Amino acid sequence: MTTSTSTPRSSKPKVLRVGKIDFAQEKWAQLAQVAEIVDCDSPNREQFFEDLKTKYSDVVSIARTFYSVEQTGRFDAELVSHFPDSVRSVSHNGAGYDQVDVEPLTARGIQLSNVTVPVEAPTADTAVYLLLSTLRNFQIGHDLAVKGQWPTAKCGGAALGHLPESQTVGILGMGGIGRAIRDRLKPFGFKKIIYYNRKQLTPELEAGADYVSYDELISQSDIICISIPLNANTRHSINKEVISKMKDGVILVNTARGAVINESELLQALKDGKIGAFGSDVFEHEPQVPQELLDLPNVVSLPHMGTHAVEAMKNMEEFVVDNILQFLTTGKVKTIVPEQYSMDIALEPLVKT
Ligand SMILES: NC(=O)c1ccc[n+]([C@@H]2O[C@H](COP(=O)([O-])OP(=O)(O)OC[C@H]3O[C@@H](n4cnc5c(N)ncnc54)[C@H](O)[C@@H]3O)[C@@H](O)[C@H]2O)c1
Repeated sequence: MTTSTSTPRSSKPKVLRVGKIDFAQEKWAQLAQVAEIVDCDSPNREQFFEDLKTKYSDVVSIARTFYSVEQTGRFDAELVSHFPDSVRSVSHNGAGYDQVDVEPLTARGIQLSNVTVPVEAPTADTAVYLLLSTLRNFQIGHDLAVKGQWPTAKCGGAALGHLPESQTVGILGMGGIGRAIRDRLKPFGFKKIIYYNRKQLTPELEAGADYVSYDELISQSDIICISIPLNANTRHSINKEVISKMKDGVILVNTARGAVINESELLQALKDGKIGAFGSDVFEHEPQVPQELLDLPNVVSLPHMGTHAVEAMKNMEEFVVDNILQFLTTGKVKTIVPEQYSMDIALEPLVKT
């Protein structure tokens, strides 16, 4: 009789980690007590497809980061078709999951989770910064000061801005971030805060913002804050035709995704003066952004810094692990994406608590 000296295969469910972890090492160590963590070292998409057949052939959950798209490409139908049958959940580290196609996952009964609460405050702070800067021409003043052209009447300063008391703010997309924007704007004393959402919220969730139709929001707002997800329905939904219905001199603030706006038509409207100012954290083809757009004095731009803070990054990374832990222990991820709310999920927990 021979005795085997080889290490026994782990009986723990396997979790594939795609992309780098910077802050949540402790939380991942907690997950490692109940799951085997496999780091994705596939250098490119083609090799990833190969590795899914071999060394990742029995993973049950996949965690992915926003920047891992540079390694594997989008999680689209082609990529999902290479998943082994063992995959039951994908946890994306971000609120916006436009890098992942939901439909092919749903077709295979694979749950998709995103990051919700941890992004709301930091992204809403970013929207408020962009809004105040565009409303008061702060960046124009800053740029003049840096150039040594202190903005007095004598040397020609920034045009006068406006105060909140005269301004109606329209929030397009009243989800977690939209509501956090509203909460931050209320103390400033805006004339009115209106919103449009796929569904009207309950009065408790509306918390003083008035629900209006899409057309009303577009035509009545002095400032429009965009906080809707990017998907096939919303791509280029802010276009020439919609812009033409906005107030002359309207301010647009975008912390959602660049491609919600048709960027070339936006540029033209900014040059024509139809749009008074644009404050944006996101651009259609980022990191490629037309220099002409960035150079306009009435454009305040940030290179996608909505959650660019140590605490936000840590909270987001930990939230991904929470989703995986909940999936393993209950059979259901913690924050399934809205498209899958009605998906039939009847999975046995893979880990006993
Ligand atoms: N700039 C950043 O760093 C950053 C950070 C986090 C999120 N985001 C972006 O912000 C978006 C919103 O995030 P969230 O956490 O508020 O998401 P959320 O799902 O909580 O809210 C989105 C809201 O938009 C509504 N909606 C969807 N489609 C709509 C449509 N066509 N018209 C009107 N309303 C519509 C939904 O009903 C929902 O209430 C994300 O999808 C993401 O792309 C950007």
